[in-house]
Amino acid sequence: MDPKKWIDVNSESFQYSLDHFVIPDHYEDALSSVLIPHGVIMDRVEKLAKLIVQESTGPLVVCCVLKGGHQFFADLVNYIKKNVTRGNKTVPLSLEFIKVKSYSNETSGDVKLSLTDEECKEFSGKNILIVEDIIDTGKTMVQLLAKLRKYNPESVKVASLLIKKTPLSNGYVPDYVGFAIPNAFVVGYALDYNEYFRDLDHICVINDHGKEKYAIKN
Ligand SMILES: O=P(O)(O)OC[C@H]1O[C@H](OP(=O)(O)OP(=O)(O)O)[C@H](O)[C@@H]1O
Ligand code: HPA
Repeated sequence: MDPKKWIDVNSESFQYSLDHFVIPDHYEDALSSVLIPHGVIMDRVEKLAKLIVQESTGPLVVCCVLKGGHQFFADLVNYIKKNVTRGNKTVPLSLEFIKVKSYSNETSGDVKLSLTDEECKEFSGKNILIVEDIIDTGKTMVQLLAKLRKYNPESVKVASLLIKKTPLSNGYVPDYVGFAIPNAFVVGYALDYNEYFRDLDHICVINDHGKEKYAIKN
């Protein structure tokens, strides 16, 4: 996707005070600001769904990258279904789930793909749409795509809700992007820090106290 079409979230204009939104009490002390309110996320997901329907050429296998991608996936699929039933176009969907894990605290280690040969064979000859919550370094997506392409899908596109503007990026850019975000660790809308914060609706920036409170200590 052409970067001109992303919403560029910058730290100066987009850091809303926590006081302006409803934040679960158990997370108040661990967050510094709301970066993207839930309502804005939903409006953007609706637009991405519309673009995906407009640009798709046949049945789609929509593939959720667990765990962080599950909320974006659920909302995106709902909006795609609404677009389809509005009569603009028929895009039959089937749904697949892949589990990938690499992060502990705020750093990534080896990318662990839980994907068997049997599961990969399902993708052969199909149009795949991979749905991910965030492209940070890009390492996870580059490895996942390399594995899927070995099984000769007809096409593979990637929708990521977020892309992080980080010097650690490997340069990978998805086909559909919701928001480009500053180089900060974000949580909420299913994005986690050591499995916490997935139950927070807004996308927020975690603070130093939160990183310490929920850290995995080796
Ligand atoms: O671009 P990268 O630097 O590779 O980071 C992006 C990946 O990191 C997160 O997954 P994580 O390992 O935290 O697993 P999770 O989805 O279960 O939270 C996220 O969901 C992406 O898959
Ligand atoms: O900023 C992030 N937040 C949550 N999970 C992530 N995985 C990579 N980057 C992030």
